Amino acid sequence: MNLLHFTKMHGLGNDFVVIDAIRQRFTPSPELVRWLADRHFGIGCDQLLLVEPPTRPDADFRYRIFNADGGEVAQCGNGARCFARFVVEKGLTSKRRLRVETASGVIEPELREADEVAVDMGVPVLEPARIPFVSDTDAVVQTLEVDGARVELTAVSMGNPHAVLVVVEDVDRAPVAELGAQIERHPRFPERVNVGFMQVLAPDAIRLRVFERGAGETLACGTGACAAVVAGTLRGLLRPPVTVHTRGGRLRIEWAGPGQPVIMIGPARTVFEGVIDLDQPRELPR
Ligand SMILES: N[C@H](CCC[C@H](N)C(=O)O)C(=O)O
Repeated sequence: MNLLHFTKMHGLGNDFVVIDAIRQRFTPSPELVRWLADRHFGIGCDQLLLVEPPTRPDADFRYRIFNADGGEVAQCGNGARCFARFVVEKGLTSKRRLRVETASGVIEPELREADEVAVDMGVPVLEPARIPFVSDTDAVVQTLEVDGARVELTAVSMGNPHAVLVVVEDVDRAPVAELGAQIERHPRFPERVNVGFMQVLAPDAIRLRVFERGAGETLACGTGACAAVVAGTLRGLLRPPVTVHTRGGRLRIEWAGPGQPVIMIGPARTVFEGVIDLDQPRELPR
């Protein structure tokens, strides 16, 4: 038996398997992550989060993120809130405000009262080459040819790439599964992309659905909420702070404008603890 201890958590229904890779050895591989993330043959989650010791002196922990498709990515907002709650609940730190190293830089989560966590998610990146997004302009509104149709979007990176579309009708009727999948793999996004569908309710309120890179539509996307508020503000549609209504609940996003960090505030919940034998046969859907 090779038992792995894990904690199942979620941020607004965006769910995670969280692994303490400080006090137990865990070596991720795309195949192992896909199996653990599988909702029928494994544990099931949108993303798998690793807690590791920092590799840089100015950070308390290293935070690694893997999508359900097995790919490692550089940022996850809902996961950052769960990460912070996890390390405090597990006694890995006595701090309430942390510096957490990710592949896209250091973020700063802070535990607040009840289950609320605030996270400084860093400064959004708008230059196409750094998103990355293939474009010969850095215009806020870009046009993408998708299956013969022209789609308008705003490209933003929160350490991970986002394409934000404004939908004028009820976002519940937006073609998230079909159009989201087409844009996710569009050649102008060489590292693929998370696709947000934003319905503006008021300058301080939106509804948002996100087709996530490597996971499909999730009930909420923290970096997607940050990217949507940045895009809506740059387009003159929003005035932060903004309440972001997702299918899993509400996030509050604060942003003082270009060059300033985006602050994301929302819940983080622990659902259950578990143990899984890594030596068992690892089956996956055919
Ligand atoms: N699918 C994302 C990672 C998870 C982001 C999301 N779960 C969040 O809360 O930010 C990507 O491939 O960049």
